[in-house]
Amino acid sequence: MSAGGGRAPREAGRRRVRLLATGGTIAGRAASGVEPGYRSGEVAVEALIDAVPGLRELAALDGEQVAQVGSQDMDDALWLKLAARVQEVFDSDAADGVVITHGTDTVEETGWFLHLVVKSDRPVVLTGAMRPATALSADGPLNLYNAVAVAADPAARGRGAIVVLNDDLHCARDVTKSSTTDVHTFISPGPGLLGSASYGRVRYFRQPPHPHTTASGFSLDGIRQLPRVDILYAHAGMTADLVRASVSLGARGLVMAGVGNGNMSTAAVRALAEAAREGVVVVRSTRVVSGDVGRNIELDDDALGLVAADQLNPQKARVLLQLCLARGMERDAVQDAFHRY
Ligand SMILES: NC(=O)CC[C@H](N)C(=O)O
Repeated sequence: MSAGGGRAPREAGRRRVRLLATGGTIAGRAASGVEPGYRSGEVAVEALIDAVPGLRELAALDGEQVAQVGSQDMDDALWLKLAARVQEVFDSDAADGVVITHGTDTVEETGWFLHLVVKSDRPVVLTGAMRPATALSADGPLNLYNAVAVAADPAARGRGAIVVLNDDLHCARDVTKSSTTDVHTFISPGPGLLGSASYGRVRYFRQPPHPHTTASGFSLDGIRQLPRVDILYAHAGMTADLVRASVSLGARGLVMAGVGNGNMSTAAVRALAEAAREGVVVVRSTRVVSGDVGRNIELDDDALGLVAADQLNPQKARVLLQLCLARGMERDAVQDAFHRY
């Protein structure tokens, strides 16, 4: 193992897995095993690996600290850095798969970004923990064990970015965090699980049907930064104020976390239609945890110039819209992308 990104030795028949650590609760430290308060991202990647018995028997491992943050501090720049690192690791044939340790708050967004931009069939696996490394019954070690098993598994190739926690494998497109504290926090509403892992024995239930990685039309090529896209949360009595504020602050895209099937107050609808006329791309998603947002259901998207998010929740819709806008796509092409991806 080398902390500086050196290569794990190639041994006949042994898979090589690179761990890219970014922080989160899996690397969190508390004052005691039963202390609810803790600090994310304190334990270094070497210590994470050493804490898991048998991990090095699964694959030839090396580790690299890419960041050390709570994932509430993940941002566009870190996504671009992480994605570029994953791409370099694969392009230089330094590993057969990568495992990214990550905070659980935004792992669904990072995973989705990688699912769309990484150009490789090799497994990109993201994992984390709900309990800090120092907790009683910490969940991180087994999550990491299962994540390395998936990254080292030839059958994981071609399935895009996979989020592994609590014995479940989720497609990065579908997964979302559903509980603030429960170890069984991740769910994939609608499409369901991608597979399962039991002490490193991995099974797959399905292939992700939507284009990703090598089949995706998105990549890092020419992208130095991502355009500003804001998410606005709809509620009873919503006014137009925040829509107007976002537009005047320079948002190039807006995602509505709408009520129900992507609805919002009449005042908000009017402001969004005005924003769309000014060239801002507006996507209607929903604050509801499951179900699609379809076109022209209660609102006339055609007349208002709006895009329906289809199956993507607001935070996933934001990532896709950023990538679409970075490629210069206009409204109709953006709607096609939301149906396709
Ligand atoms: N369970 C967690 O990982 C949450 C810790 C922290 N907020 C993060 O996302 O990194």
